[in-house]
Amino acid sequence: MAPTIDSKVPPLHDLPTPEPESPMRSRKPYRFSTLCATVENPDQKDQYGSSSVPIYQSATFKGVGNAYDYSRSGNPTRSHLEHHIAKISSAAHAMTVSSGMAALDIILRLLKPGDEIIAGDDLYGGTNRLLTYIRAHVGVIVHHVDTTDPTSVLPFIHPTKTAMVLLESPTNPLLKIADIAAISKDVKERAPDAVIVVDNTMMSPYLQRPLEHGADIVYDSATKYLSGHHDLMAGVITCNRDDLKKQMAFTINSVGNALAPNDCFLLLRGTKTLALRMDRQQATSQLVATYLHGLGFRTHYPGLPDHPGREIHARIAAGNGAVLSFETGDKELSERVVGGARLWGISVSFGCVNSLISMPCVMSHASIDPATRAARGLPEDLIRLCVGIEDPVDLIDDLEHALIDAGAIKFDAQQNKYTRVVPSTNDALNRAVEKLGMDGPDEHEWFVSAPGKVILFGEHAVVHGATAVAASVDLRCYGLTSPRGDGTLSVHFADIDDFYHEWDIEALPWDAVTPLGAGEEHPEVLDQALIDAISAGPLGHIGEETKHAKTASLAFLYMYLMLSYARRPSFHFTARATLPVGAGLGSSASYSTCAASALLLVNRAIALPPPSAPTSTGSDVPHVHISHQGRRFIPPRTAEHVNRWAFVAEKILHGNPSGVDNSVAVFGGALAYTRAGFALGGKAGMEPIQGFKSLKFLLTNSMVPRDTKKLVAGVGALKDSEPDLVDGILKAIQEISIEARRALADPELSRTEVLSVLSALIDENHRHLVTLEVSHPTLETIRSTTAAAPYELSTKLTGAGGGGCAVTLVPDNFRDTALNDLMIALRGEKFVPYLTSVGGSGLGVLSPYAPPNLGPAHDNGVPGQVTPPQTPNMTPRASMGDPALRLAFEKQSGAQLAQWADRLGRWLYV
Ligand SMILES: Nc1ncnc2c1ncn2[C@@H]1O[C@H](COP(=O)(O)OP(=O)(O)O)[C@@H](O)[C@H]1O
Ligand SMILES: C[C@@](O)(CCOP(=O)(O)O)CC(=O)O
Repeated sequence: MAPTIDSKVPPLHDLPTPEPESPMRSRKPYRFSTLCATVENPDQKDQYGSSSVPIYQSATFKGVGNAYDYSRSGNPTRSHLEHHIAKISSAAHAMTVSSGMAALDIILRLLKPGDEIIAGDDLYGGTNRLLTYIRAHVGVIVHHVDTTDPTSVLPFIHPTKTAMVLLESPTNPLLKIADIAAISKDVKERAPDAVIVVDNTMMSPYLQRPLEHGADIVYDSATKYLSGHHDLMAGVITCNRDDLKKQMAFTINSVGNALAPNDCFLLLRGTKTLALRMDRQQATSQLVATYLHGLGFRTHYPGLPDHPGREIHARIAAGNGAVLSFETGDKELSERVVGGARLWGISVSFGCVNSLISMPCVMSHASIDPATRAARGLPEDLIRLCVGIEDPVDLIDDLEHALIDAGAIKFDAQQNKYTRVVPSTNDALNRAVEKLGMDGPDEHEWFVSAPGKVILFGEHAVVHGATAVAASVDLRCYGLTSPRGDGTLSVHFADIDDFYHEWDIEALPWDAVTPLGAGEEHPEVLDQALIDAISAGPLGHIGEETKHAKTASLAFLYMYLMLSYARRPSFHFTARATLPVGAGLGSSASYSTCAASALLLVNRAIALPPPSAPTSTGSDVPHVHISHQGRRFIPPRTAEHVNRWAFVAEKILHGNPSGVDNSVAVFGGALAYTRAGFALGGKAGMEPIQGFKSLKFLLTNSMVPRDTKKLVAGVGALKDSEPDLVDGILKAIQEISIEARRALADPELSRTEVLSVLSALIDENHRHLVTLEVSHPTLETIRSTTAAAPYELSTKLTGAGGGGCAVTLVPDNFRDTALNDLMIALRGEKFVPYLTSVGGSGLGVLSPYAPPNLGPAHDNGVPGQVTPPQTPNMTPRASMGDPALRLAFEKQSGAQLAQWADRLGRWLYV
């Protein structure tokens, strides 16, 4: 067990020669551990010769014009510490602040709005969070790239705009290596003013000194190895450039986050043993990594012979550090291992003298959503070990006990040693199935669908903060992505003039995109510059005669450019609906939901969870169980993510949507929806409504085309010109929604009473909409036809009005013959009635866990039965990437579409 750093071998880089130089013979520079242990500052001799630096626990210093006046600006204990840190880092300057994140904050304040940063895509979560913040609040543009491949940085370097490059190596917890030297060189050649910043926390100045490899600024969370005892929080910044030091010192003094005297003392004490601790910790890490690797676990540690970045790391660093990670092959198994350890403490952070064990996906990285974790290749079963200074024999023994107790290893009598137990086929199969969602989307045909909606109460008023009562209808939009792989992106909107268009992906206006950081959400406001660039570029030559398809394309391309910035997949997207388009039934929201979910799936920004474990059915093929007929399979968090993007598309299509339509399209069911930030009373958000599903509605399409955007804008204009009138109506509509919900929830009311309350409210709500000037003569005709004897039903416009659809409540005891007659009467007036059920499922995705059943000509599955890949090693893509689905989808007749889609396989719903 030879330590990687041999104390007899001189360190990688020369350190200052001891002063004064002996006149007798020249002296060799002190080695690192000597420098660590020797805290001496010739400029700051202690008056009593104290061997330990005193703590100047004083906020102020008396006198004028002295070296110190106020501890925010300077403190003698801190000066000692900073001198010491600069010395052991071979740096001209060191500054110490209250945490590692505070250090990064100081560094990021070198930037100004419009500057661009290139950063890794596998950064520490806290770094990511701060970058997201400055992106939103400072207007700095952040490009996340895979820094393990230096060439991936090149396309993002701009000679003047690139202001900073932020690197970590090795990364935490996957121990990926970035070639700091090569990247620094490439950046300096192309953008000489860019500042290269390295987070060196995983290595400490003992093992890696990035300033010597081209970095301009290095920072460490000194909470970790530098202090070593998990008894303080601190951050250090080192650099050689005087100008950078001056700017950062100015910010530290201005904001007042310099390290407090007591913590300076503790950190100074900790650094004295840095080399000693690190030698022991990394020597044990090598043993532990070799042990796990030998058992057959996939182990990540740069000291292992098969580590992909090993050579680069060896060139830049002088040791492999004391953090490693390994995979057991099964998340639950990993949880058992972690739970079974005694000596290894379950905790976040690292660098302490005590050994720690954790599962990043459950702990330190749990704030990153599972899809993003998966997209970054962070295995859910990963266990991270942070090795301390305990006896290596005890540490390995404790780990071995935990592995045995968890069932991860067992004794093999033949080989006379412990060997890894490969998780059962079921576990492995689950993982293979899980991977399918993440690994193969480019080659997979994703088929999604989302319902339209009917608003029973509150349309228009919901835009201005009132609550709307709405439910999904059984008419849906369907969206299908099919791989192309030819550098082209294409769309086909079958319902809008059969519009087909394709674009060369590289020719899209990528320059106009401000990519979102990992895990970052789209801002509230659309990026108008991007909309302008798309409208002038890829859509510039599309005429106004196809303006509806043009807007649908705009929404699609906008989301593609934002979501596909890093991957740029080439595929085709077809949208088709059984819903009437532009008739007030939320076709735009169901289209937006399909486009958003399809783009998120293709770009791996969302993933479907694996189905529960397959069980043996006695046949050779195990069957995956999906409960609830596929309902509630898509988790709420994923649904919310889709909903946010569907809302982005709705904003492009509608200008100022309330969000009710897309929320119903995604979540399905019946909802009371109140827009955030506008609420007239009560709280914003959405609540499911019970008692809605059994209601029967007749929808009648007036066949008068209208434009939601214009109608919503018209009500907005009326609100501006006649605020009292409109405010009164908004309040009245809010009361109607409250009353309707109360009636639906009231156990004292009989069914007949509920229906009669709702009918009265329908009439009342319609009258208010007439005052808001959004009715239409045809809607009034539908109202009078349905209200006339013998029908006597209540009807109101639904959606934006101005034409489009009307909704009529049909009581339970309304006879079928009467309904039939009414529909004939409406058809006679050239209207199109639909009987619809409400409250069905929201967003659905055709299960990717079985090939679609395309009928006898494609004998590849049994409808309704989910058949997982037969062995974990099978590449499911092979059976999935068949664009046959596209051909079949496009040729279905409108009348057959819903049934055909249903029979394709198992649909997984929100
Ligand atoms: N199936 C579809 N395919 C493509 N775009 C669609 C589809 N359905 C709706 N859209 C888009 O939404 C617009 C209709 O929005 P809107 O006027 O609000 O009607 P609705 O009341 O049905 O939501 C269309 O002009 C088109 O841009
Ligand atoms: C008028 C409004 O309340 C509903 C619009 O529905 P539709 O687009 O007409 O289906 C607008 C909105 O809520 O965004």
